[in-house]
Amino acid sequence: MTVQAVADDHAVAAELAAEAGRLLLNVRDEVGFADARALKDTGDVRAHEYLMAALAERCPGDAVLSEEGRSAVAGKRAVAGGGADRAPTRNTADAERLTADRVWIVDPLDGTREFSEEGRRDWAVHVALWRRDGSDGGRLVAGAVALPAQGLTLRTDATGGACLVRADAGQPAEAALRVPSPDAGKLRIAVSRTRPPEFVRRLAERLDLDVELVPIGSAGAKISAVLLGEVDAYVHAGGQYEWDSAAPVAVAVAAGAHASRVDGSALNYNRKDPRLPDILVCHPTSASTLLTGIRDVHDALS
Ligand SMILES: Nc1ncnc2c1ncn2[C@@H]1O[C@H](COP(=O)(O)O)[C@@H](OP(=O)(O)O)[C@H]1O
Ligand SMILES: [Mg+2]
Repeated sequence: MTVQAVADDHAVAAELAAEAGRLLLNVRDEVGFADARALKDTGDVRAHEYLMAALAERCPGDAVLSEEGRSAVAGKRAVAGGGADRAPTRNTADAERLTADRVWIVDPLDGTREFSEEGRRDWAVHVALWRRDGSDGGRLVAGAVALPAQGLTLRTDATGGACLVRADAGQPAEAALRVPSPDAGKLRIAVSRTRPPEFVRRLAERLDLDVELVPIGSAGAKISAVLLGEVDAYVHAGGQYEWDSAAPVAVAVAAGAHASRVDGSALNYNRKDPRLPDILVCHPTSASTLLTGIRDVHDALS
């Protein structure tokens, strides 16, 4: 049996991501850019606390896995700038999350570094819903990525597709979102600004295409750039977690994109170990070229 998200789950993901995004814009105004550490911590913790409270109210009984709700984080950091000297709300305990039917996987602030840099627009809020789909696994069924500084939210919808919400001109306007195909002979590949994997440079040299590497912060902003046609692919390896990709992958798949590990295997979520260190997102017509190129680079290095 395949379990779908109900219509409301898509709306909840989009509303919560957009609202956390508005809150983060206010945090930037309130804290300013002079102390980057204070701005990052305040943003991380305020967005996390908002999402935990909103999910508890809107979806009581659902489990939550948030970047900021890990015990290592929740145990050590007081609520930055909020006046309350207490640790952030913790995630659902692993034993409960791993047997739950519904798990929200959220990154309250993806691209924390870029959030703390004045003028940068490449940071995001991620809200995804994973649902159990049989006894031994499940899948992402809804997701939203807010790009608050760009006035955009990319989200799944109840038809099984994706849409783009523009909130910059009064009432939000929605349009269908489909991943565009790349121009013939060219490929723009988004990479991390601060941790671009070395093998992507080798991949660029090896492909028989005019390749441009485009540094962008935040996994959500990079995958959104693929869906918006600003780049053609996102390739990453060397480390990442489920919350960094769950919501953008939910939207990307609904928008017709290819999303997998760099060896072509499936991206699986709600695992005991939330590490999900590598990812490829692109138009389906580029997938085999990129997967073959990545394999060749890997073989040449080993
Ligand atoms: N090697 C690595 N190990 C762990 N996390 C990584 C990583 N490279 C990127 N990430 C995470 O992936 C997100 C996007 O990174 P980047 O902008 O460099 O592409 C960031 O999330 P956060 O900003 O939520 O911490 C970052 O922490
Ligand atoms: Mg992240």
